[in-house]
Amino acid sequence: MATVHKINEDLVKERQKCTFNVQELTYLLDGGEEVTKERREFENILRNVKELQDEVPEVYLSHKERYENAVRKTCILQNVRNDFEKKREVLSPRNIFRAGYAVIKDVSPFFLHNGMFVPTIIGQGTPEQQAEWLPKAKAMAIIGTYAQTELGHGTFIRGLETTATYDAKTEEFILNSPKVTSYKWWPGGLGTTVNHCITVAQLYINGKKYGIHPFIVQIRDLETHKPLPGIKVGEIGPKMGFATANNGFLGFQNFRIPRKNMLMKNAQVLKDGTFVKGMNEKLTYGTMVMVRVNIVSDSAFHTAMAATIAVRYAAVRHQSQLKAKEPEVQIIDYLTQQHKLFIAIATSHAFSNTYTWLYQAYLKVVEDLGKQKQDHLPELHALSCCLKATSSRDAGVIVEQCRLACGGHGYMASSNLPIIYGYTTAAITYEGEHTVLLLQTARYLMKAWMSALEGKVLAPSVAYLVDWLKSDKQRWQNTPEVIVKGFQHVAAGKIKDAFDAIQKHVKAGKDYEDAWNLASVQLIKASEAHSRAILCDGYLRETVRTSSSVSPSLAKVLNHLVQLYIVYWTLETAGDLLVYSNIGKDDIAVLKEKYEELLALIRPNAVGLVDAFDISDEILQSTLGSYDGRVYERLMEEAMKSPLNKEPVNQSFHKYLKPFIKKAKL
Ligand SMILES: CCCCCCCC/C=C\CCCCCCCCC/C=C/C(=O)SCCNC(=O)CCNC(=O)[C@H](O)C(C)(C)COP(=O)(O)OP(=O)(O)OC[C@H]1O[C@@H](n2cnc3c(N)ncnc32)[C@H](O)[C@@H]1OP(=O)(O)O
Ligand SMILES: Cc1cc2nc3c(=O)[nH]c(=O)nc-3n(C[C@H](O)[C@H](O)[C@H](O)COP(=O)(O)OP(=O)(O)OC[C@H]3O[C@@H](n4cnc5c(N)ncnc54)[C@H](O)[C@@H]3O)c2cc1C
Repeated sequence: MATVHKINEDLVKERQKCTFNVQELTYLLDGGEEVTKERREFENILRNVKELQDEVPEVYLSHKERYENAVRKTCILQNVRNDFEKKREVLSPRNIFRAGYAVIKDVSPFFLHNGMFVPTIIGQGTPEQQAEWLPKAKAMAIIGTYAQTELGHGTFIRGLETTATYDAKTEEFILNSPKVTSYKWWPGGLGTTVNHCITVAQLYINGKKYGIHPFIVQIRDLETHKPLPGIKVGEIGPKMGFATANNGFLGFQNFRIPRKNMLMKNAQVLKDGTFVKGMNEKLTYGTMVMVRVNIVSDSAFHTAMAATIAVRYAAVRHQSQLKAKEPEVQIIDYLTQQHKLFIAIATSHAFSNTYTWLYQAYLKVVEDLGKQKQDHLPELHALSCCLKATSSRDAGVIVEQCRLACGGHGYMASSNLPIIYGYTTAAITYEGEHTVLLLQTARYLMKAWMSALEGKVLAPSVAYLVDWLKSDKQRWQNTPEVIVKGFQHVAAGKIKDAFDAIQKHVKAGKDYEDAWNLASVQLIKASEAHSRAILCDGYLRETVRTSSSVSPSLAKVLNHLVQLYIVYWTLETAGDLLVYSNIGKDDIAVLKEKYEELLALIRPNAVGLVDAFDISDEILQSTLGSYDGRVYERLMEEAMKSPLNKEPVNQSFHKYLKPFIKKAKL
C-alpha cells in the first residue's frame, strides 16, 4: 500500500485561509463540472497504470533510451485513451493534452500527429480525402507529422525549396529536395517515429510554379518502418528542450506520390494538370492559424504549472527574518515574492479568458469559410499572430520568473521548471517566429489605421482607432475600464507613429518595403501595445461576464486578479501611458498603492488559486510543487535516485582521481 504522508502544515494553514470555493474555480477554468470530472477520471486511470511509472527518472537516461521510453509510454497512453473513449465520450483535446504531461515528462513524439497532422487533414482535405485518411489517422493506424520548415527557410514559406512536380502521364507528383537547404528540418516525430507526413512543397505543372501546397506523403514502410526508396530521413539531434519530441529531417529524391495525395480543399490539380485556384491562397496556411490559437491555451497551462510550483514552494519555504527575534518567515510573505508570483496566476487567467473568445472567433471564421465567406479572416490572422506572440513570450518570462522565485532549488531538474521553460520558450519560435508574427499583425494595423483615417467602419478588435481619432483623450480615472482605454490610446498612438514613420521614409524617397524595414522597431512596439490592449480588454470583459454567474466570493477573487493584471501592466508601461494617455504622475503613485493593496488581498488566496488549477502531482512532476508540500523530503528522495549515489565509491576514483591525487602529492 502506498504510504500516505502528512500535508505540510503551512500549506494546511494556507488552505484554511482561502476565502472562495476552490472546486468552483476549477470547474470554471475547465469549462464546466463535467469536463473536470472527465479529466480527473482519466488522470486517475493513468495514475494506476503501473507500466507508466518510471523506475529511473528520465533525466538519467541516454538520449536514445529517453526517446524509446517516451514512445513506449505514448503507446500505452493511446491504448488507455482508446479504452476510455470506448466506454465513455471522446476526451476533449485539452484534457488529453494535459494528461500527456503525466505520462511523457517532456514532449511526446506523437505531439505533431494530434497537434497538426490530423488537423491539417481536417482543414485542408476534401471530404473524399478526409474519408480516406482521417479514420486511419485518428485510429493511429498511420502516424504523421507536419513537415513545412526547411534548413534554409522557416519564416518565409513562399521561399520553400522542396518541389512537387506534376506528371500528367502517370497522374503523380514527383517530390524532390534539390539542395541541402531544401531538406525539411524540425518536424516533431519525423526523426524515427512517424510513417506519414504532410509535406509542404512548391507545386510545378508544365514548368510553371504555382506556390506552396500541402501533400500527404508516406515516408516509411508500414511493416518494416524502413524509409521508402527516395526518402532520406533522420533525427536532428539534441536541442535546448523538446528532448523526446523526435524532431527530424527529410529529403526526397524523385519520390512519386499519387495526385490524390495533394490536399485539395482549397486549390486543386486536375488529372490533365489544370490548376484550379482556391478562394484565397492564404487558406493553405490554415493549420498554422489554428495552432497559434491553441498556443494561447498552452501558454495559460504552462504559466499555471509554473505558478503552482512556485506558489506552493513559497508557502512552504522559510528564509530570513522580517524582524529580529521572530521566526523565519514564509518567503511568500515578502512583497517582492508576491510581486513575482501573483502576476503568474493572473496571467494564466488572462490567457485562459483570451483563449475562450479567440477560439470562438476561430470557429466562426471556419464556419464562414465553409459558406465561402472570408471577411473576418484577416482580423483572425492578425489576432492569432499577436496573441500567440505575446502569450508565448510572456509565458516564457513568467516561467523563468517562477524559477528565480524558487532560488537554488528552482534550478534543479526535479523542480520541473527547466523542462517547462524548454517547451514554453520553444513556442516563442515555432509556429511563426515572435517578431515575424508581430510584424504580420502590424501589416493589418497599418491598413486599419488608413481605413480609420478614411472614416471607414473597422473590425471590432481595431474599432478603438476610430474612437481615438474622434474624441479627445478621456479624462483619466484609475478604474480598470479607463485604464484599458489608456492601453488602447497607447496602441493607437504607437500605430499612428509607426504609420507616420513609414510615410516619412516614403516621402524621403524610400521604397515602401525599405520604409517598412526602417520603421519596423516601431511597428513591433505598436503590435505589442495592441496585444496588451486586446488582452486587458478581453480579460476584463470575460471576468465581468463570468462574475455574474459565479458565487460572490469567487467573483471577488476573480476581480482582484483582473485588477492586478491591469495595474501590473499599467506600472510596467507607465512611460508609454504618460506619453500617449492622460494619466498623470499622481495617478501612477495611486496605482502603486493599489497594486500593493491587491497583492495583500490576493495573499490569503494564493495557494487556493493555484490549487484551483487542479494540476495533479503526476502532471506537475515537481519536488517543489507537490500538493502535500513535502519539498525537502522529495528533493532528497529524488537526489537518492541519482546513479552516482548507487555505489559508495565511483570507479572514476580508482581510474583517475587516485592516480591524480598521488601524483599531486609527489
Ligand atoms: C481543436 C482545438 C481544441 C482546443 C484544444 C486546445 C488545447 C491544446 C490542445 C492541443 C495543443 C496542441 C498544440 C499543438 C502544437 C503543435 C506545435 C508543434 C511544433 C511546431 C510546429 C511548427 O512550427 S510548423 C511550422 C510553422 N511555420 C510558420 O509558422 C511559418 C511562419 N511564416 C508564415 O506564416 C508566413 O510565411 C508569413 C505569414 C510570415 C508570410 O507569408 P507570406 O506568404 O510571405 O505573406 P505576406 O506577403 O507577408 O502576406 C500576404 C498576405 O497574406 C496574409 N496572411 C499571411 N498569413 C495568413 C494566414 N495564415 N491567414 C490569413 N492571411 C494570411 C497577410 O496578412 C497578408 O495580407 P495583406 O497584408 O497583403 O492583406
Ligand atoms: C521546438 C521546435 C519545434 C518545431 N517543430 C516544427 C514542426 O513540427 N514542423 C515544422 O515545419 N517546423 C517546426 N519548427 C520550425 C519553426 O516553425 C521555425 O523555426 C520558425 O517558424 C522560425 O523560422 P526560422 O527557424 O527559419 O527562423 P528565421 O526566420 O530564420 O528567424 C531568424 C531571425 O530572423 C528574423 N526574421 C526572419 N524573417 C524576418 C522578417 N521578415 N522580418 C524581420 N525579422 C525577420 C526573426 O525575427 C529571427 O530573429 C519547429 C521549431 C522549433 C524550435
